[in-house]
Amino acid sequence: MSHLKLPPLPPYQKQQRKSYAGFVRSTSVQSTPSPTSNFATSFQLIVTAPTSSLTNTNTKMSNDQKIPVGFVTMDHQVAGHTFHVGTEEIGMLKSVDDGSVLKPAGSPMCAAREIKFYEQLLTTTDKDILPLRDFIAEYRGTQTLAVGSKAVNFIKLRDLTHGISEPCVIDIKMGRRTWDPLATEQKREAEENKYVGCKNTVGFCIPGLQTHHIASGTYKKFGKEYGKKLNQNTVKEALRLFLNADSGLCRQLIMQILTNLWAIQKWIRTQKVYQFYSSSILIIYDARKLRQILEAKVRTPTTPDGEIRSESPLNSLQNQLKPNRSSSNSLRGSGESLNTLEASGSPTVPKTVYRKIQRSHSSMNNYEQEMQKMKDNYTLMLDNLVGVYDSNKEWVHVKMIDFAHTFNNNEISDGQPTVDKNYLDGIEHLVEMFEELLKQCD
Ligand SMILES: Nc1ncnc2c1ncn2[C@@H]1O[C@H](COP(=O)(O)OP(=O)(O)OP(=O)(O)O)[C@@H](O)[C@H]1O
Ligand SMILES: O=P(O)(O)O[C@@H]1[C@H](O)[C@H](O)[C@@H](OP(=O)(O)O)[C@H](OP(=O)(O)O)[C@H]1O
Repeated sequence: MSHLKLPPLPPYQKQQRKSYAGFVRSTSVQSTPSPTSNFATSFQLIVTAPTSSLTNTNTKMSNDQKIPVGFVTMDHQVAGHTFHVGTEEIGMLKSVDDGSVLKPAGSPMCAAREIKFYEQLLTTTDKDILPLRDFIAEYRGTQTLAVGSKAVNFIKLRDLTHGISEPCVIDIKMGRRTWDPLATEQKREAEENKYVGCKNTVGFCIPGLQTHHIASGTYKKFGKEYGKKLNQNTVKEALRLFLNADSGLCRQLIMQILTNLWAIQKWIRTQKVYQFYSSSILIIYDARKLRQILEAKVRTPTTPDGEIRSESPLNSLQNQLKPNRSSSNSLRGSGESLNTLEASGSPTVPKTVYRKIQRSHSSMNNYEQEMQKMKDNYTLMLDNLVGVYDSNKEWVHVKMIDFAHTFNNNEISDGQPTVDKNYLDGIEHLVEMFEELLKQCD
């Protein structure tokens, strides 16, 4: 598990994180613990692995990570809290068979607040709140798992990376102010001193992002240290990085992101029910689909002898290395014919890609990278052939996440409720930046 939040903890945080072990579990979406209730008593322990006590569950854990069978660590988490089990630092988990993520519930206060938020949203009939349901990842209740020797409480949500082949993920924390009304002076000060270059100028910050970099075929991850150095100019570069702009800005992608952001922005402009402190917008898209779109965009008709003319990022490699006709029927030298694939007229068949795999290692300087690109191109070709990306498949998600510090206005103010100007300022800037990027699309 990558260290998303590294120790040592400041004194005021220590107690909160220790409390992980004190939780036991809720399983039902009906239970609605109040923020002031003794949270632990509202949970019942249910151990997923069939063991009689928590202390012996290690034998039922998969690998050495002490994670119960049926769950794995969430590879595509880019920010957020972790908890410790022995020397292991563990963050979100993923359920292997139902497309859910399990977010460690956090301190009792935060957990209760976040659960209350989700459960209120499930049952509300308030027309001012209802639109919010479309802006969040589906809430699937809570669950306690025995992780190592600890009972850890989780909030279960739809996994927004589920079904996405090459997830690009960005966590954008909204608002200049990221501390809530109950924050201690220390907490307030700590929050005020981080991500300042971004928060104080554009009203949001980026605690983490990952991109599946199309040009190199590798994942690139940027954590909070990267985010903390960003300012109002460099943050735009971070968005470009996330969007794989070096392979071409994609109007379709940016439009999908903007459509979602506009909807959230419109609602935030008028809603007076909530104050969302330290809440994020999570944007996820599939780089594999993006590659397909970019490739289709630059594709030109083939020459009479079947060569592809265009200079797309994907086939520039092919053009550099002219096909060796004598080996063109062989895939990975196995004798498996690709003639049928070529004959099918699929516009994105990377004709020379499979041939190049036969080149000798010693002749390649950047062999690994090019191998990866070839694999990617091959996958893309197969996707096209089997129609993996039909027009209905969702490949972009934009959702509001993290409601651990979300307050109902009536809980924190005696006066007239107001719009959440803190969040609004952030989303207005964010929308502007994506609109600028849209203008840059050709
Ligand atoms: N529904 C989801 N599907 C997929 N990934 C998710 C989902 N919700 C959260 N994540 C991942 O987990 C990360 C952390 O989520 P979240 O902000 O809710 O956690 P947190 O521990 O409350 O964070 P913080 O440090 O801001 O308090 C996100 O950046 C994202 O990578
Ligand atoms: O990015 P960093 O440097 O890791 O800083 C963390 C970040 O600000 C989190 O949003 C915050 O959680 P909350 O949003 O829940 O406050 C956490 O506070 P915490 O350690 O007090 O939980 C900070 O440590």
